[in-house]
Amino acid sequence: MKSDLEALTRVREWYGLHSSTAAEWPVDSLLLAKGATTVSVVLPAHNEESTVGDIVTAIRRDLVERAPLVDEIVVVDSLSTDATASRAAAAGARVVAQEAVLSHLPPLTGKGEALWKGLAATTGDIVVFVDADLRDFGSHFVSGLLGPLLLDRDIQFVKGSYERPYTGADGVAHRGGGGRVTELVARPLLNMFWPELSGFAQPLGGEYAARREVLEQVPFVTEYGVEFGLLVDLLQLVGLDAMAQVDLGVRVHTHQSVAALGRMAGQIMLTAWSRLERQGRLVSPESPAHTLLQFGLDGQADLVDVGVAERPPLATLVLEEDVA
Ligand SMILES: O=c1ccn([C@@H]2O[C@H](COP(=O)(O)OP(=O)(O)O[C@H]3O[C@H](CO)[C@@H](O)[C@H](O)[C@H]3O)[C@@H](O)[C@H]2O)c(=O)[nH]1
Ligand SMILES: O=C(O)[C@H](O)COP(=O)(O)O
Repeated sequence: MKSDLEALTRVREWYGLHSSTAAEWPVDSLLLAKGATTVSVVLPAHNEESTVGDIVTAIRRDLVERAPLVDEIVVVDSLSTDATASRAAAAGARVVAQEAVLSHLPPLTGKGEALWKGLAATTGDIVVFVDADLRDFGSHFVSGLLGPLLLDRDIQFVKGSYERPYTGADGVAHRGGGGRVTELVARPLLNMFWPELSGFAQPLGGEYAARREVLEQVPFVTEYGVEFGLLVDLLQLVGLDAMAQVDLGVRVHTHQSVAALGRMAGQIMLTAWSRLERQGRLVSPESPAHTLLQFGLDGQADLVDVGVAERPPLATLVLEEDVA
C-alpha cells in the first residue's frame, strides 16, 4: 500500500506530463496526425430535444464539413419520449434506438446502457463520448479530447475537465457550484481507494474519448455508474500513464434534482463497492442493499432501486448482424 505522500507525488508527476488544454490541440495539427484513423462521436440522449440538435450541428459544421476530423456522429436515443431522435437526425446525426442495437440481448436501462450500445453501433478506431444535454457547446470539446489520442500512440483514454457552474432557477450561474455528486461522492471515494485517479478533476463528466480496442475490453456498468466504473477499470487495464486529461473550459448542462442526484450517488457507491470486491480489497458475506428510501416535500416516502447491472466487454460478445 502506497503512502498518501507517494500517491500524491505520483499524481503530480502524471498531471505534469498528461494534462493539457483544448487550445493546445488545433484542428489543423490533428488533421495531419489523423491519417487513416477513424473517429466516431457518440451522444447518449434521453429526452434532450432542446440541446441535442445544436451539439450535432456544431460537430458537423466544424469537424466534418470544415475539417474532416470526425467520420461519424451517432446519437443513441435512450428511450426518449420527446423529439430527440428527429432533432438529432435533422442536424445530421445517425440516430440509433438503444433497444434496437444488439436487440437479441435482454434490454437494460440508463446511461451506461446507451454508451455500450453506442460503442456497438459505431466503427471508429477512436470513440468520443459527449453528453447531449450540454448548453453553449463548442466543438473544441471533441477536438480537445482527440488531441492526445491522435498525437501520442501511448495514450489510450482521455477525460475532459472543466469549470462547472451551477445555474439555479433564477438563471444566475454560481461558479464552482456544479458537479455536486462529483465533489460529495465520487472524488472522495476515488481519493480513498484509487488515489492514482485523484488528478482527474471531473471523474463523472460525460466527455471522454478512448481507443476502441480498450473500450471493447472493459465492462460497462449501467445507469450512472458507467463513468466511475470505466475510470477504475481502465486504470487497471492500461495504467495511469496511458490516461490523459484535457481542460475543455466551462461546461454548462441541465441540472437534475437533488433527489435524482441521490439516486445517482447510490449507483456510484454500488459501482465502487463492486470494484473493491472484484479487486479483492473488500470481502463481505452480504451485498449492500440497492434500495434507497427517499422523502418528498409532501412527506411521502418512496423506495427506489439504485442497483446497477453490467454489460460485459464488447470484445467478448459474438456480434450479430442486427447491430444498427
Ligand atoms: O437513461 C439515460 C439517462 C441519461 N442519458 C443521457 O446521458 C447524458 C448525461 O445524463 P444526465 O442525466 O445529464 O447526467 P448528469 O446529471 O449530467 O450526470 C453527470 O454524472 C453522470 C454520472 O457519472 C454522468 O453519466 C454524466 O455524463 C454527467 O454529466 C445525457 O445526454 C442524457 O440524456 C441517457 O442516454 N440515458
Ligand atoms: O456530475 C455531477 O456531480 C452531477 O451530474 C451533478 O452535477 P450538478 O451539480 O452540476 O447538477
